[in-house]
Amino acid sequence: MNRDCPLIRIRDLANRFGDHVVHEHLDLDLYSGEILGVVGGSGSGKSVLLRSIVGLRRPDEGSIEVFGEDLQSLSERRRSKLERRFGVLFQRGALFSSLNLQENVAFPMIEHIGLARSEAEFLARVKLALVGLPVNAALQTPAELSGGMIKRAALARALALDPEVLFLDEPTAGLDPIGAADFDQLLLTLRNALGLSVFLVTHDLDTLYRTCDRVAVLAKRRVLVAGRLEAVENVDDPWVRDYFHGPRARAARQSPPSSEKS
Ligand SMILES: Nc1ncnc2c1ncn2[C@@H]1O[C@H](COP(=O)(O)OP(=O)(O)OP(=O)(O)O)[C@@H](O)[C@H]1O
Repeated sequence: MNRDCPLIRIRDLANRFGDHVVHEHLDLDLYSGEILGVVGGSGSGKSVLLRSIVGLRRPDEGSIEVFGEDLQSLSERRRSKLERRFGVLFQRGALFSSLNLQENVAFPMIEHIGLARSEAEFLARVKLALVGLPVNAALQTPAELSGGMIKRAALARALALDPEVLFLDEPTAGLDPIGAADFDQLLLTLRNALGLSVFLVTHDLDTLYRTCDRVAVLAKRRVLVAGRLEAVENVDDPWVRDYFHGPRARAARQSPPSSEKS
């Protein structure tokens, strides 16, 4: 992890929906090469934060600098070019149900970089193999797949444009513990092999302990604390205490760390 200069630097961010204030004075950094886990109670604004960074929501106040550039001050063209350096896996996978997997993964390559269909589908099959899907999955539609396979396919699509930063919104939600552990391992392998930086929204304590270099806790409309797990879990706050010191956290802490964690 390179801590000299953050890849993403968020300062004084505010997000509101009418008079519902979701974020206020929120600061957060994402460093190159790290897996940052973002946790917080339901409705604390994890997804809204992710959407603000990837350009799907314009924040009401504050700045989001990405690769040293302030997102709000960029032209539409420059901004969308920069956003192509992001890969996003949404909570429900968001694959096109009428397309097979290779068409799903090829879609951004055709749409954003103008690759010919045959080239894009060839590369899509490479991405599908990279996330561990069998060759015959390429021609299957999302409805024919298990939940774990859909997550992998959605990950392959997030990797379609060779992003530098990967945003994952609850990638292990709905997976059984073995499927979730496999996904965590895949995430570590890809981060290490491709040099990715990862913004990981999750409720999954096992995933946090297995994969994350740092954790940010969202509470009280801001990032209450961000740091290494050992430091964060000892912060004196009721939510932090309940989350990190309940029986599930104790079990997660005792599970052996992956050999690939940096
Ligand atoms: N488009 C919207 N319009 C109005 N309110 C919204 C909108 N999107 C999000 N919100 C509200 O913002 C708050 C934060 O939502 P968000 O989805 O970011 O929470 P979260 O921390 O990701 O929750 P969860 O863990 O349950 O997924 C919620 O109260 C939600 O109702």
